[in-house]
Amino acid sequence: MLDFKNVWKSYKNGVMAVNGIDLHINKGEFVYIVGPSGAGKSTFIKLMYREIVPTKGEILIDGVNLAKIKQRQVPKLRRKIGVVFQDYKLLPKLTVYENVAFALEVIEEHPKVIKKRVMEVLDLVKLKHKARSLPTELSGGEQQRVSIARSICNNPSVVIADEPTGNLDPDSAWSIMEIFDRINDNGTTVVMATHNRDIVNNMKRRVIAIEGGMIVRDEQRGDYGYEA
Ligand SMILES: Nc1ncnc2c1ncn2[C@@H]1O[C@H](COP(=O)(O)OP(=O)(O)OP(=O)(O)O)[C@@H](O)[C@H]1O
Repeated sequence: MLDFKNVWKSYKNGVMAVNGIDLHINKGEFVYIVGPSGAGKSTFIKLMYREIVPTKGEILIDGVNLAKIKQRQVPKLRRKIGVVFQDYKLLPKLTVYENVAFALEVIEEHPKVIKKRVMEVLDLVKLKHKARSLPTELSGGEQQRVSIARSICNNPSVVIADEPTGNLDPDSAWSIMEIFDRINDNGTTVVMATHNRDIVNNMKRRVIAIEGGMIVRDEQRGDYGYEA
C-alpha cells in the first residue's frame, strides 16, 4: 500500500535529510520508525503525508504517486491518510466533539453521517463523556486520544504518527498504544516514528531504523536497538 522508490530529500540549506530510501509497507502492517535525533524520521514521515515533496524519487500510496498529484487534490489524498502529532494540534476554541467533526466537515460529509461517526470514534477512544469539553479541560493523554479519533474518523487506510507518546507519562503512553493496536487490528496500516524504547521492545512490531537519512535496519518484531 505504501512504496518509497529511491527517495531523496534535501532541504534549502543543503541538508540531505533522506538519502535514497527504498521501502514497501503492506496493507495492515504496524511499523515503528526509530533512530537517533536528526536521523531523518520526521522528514520521512512528512514525505509520507505530502507535507513536503521529495527532491528525487517516487512515493506511492495505494498506487497514487504523491509527487504527481496537483495541490487541489491534496485534501482528497489526505482522506486516505490520518496524521497524529506529538503536540496533538487540536483547535483550542472548539470542543472535543467539534474538533473531530471539523475533520469531516472539511470533506463535506453529510451532517447525519458526521454525528454518527464522531460519536463512534469518541467511543473507540473512550471519550464520549468528554464530547462537550474543551481541549484545555483534558489531560495530555486525553487530548492525544481526541487527536487519534480525529485522525481515523474518515476511515483512512493508513495512520501516520510522529512521536505520539512523546509528551505523555508511561501510563498514558500505553493507553495510546492500546488504541493504535485496536485501529491496526481493524485493518488500518500504522506507521509510527518513536523514541519510546519501552514500547518498541514490549509491543513487538516491524522496526525500521533510520540513520543519516538511510534505512540501516528493517526487522519483523524488532527491538528499539538504541540506549534510551
Ligand atoms: N525544514 C528544514 N530545513 C532544513 N533542515 C531541516 C529541516 N527539517 C529538518 N532538517 C534537518 O534534516 C535532518 C533530519 O531532521 P528530522 O527532523 O527529519 O530528524 P528526526 O530523526 O525526526 O529527529 P528528531 O528525533 O530529533 O525529531 C536534520 O539534520 C535536521 O536538522
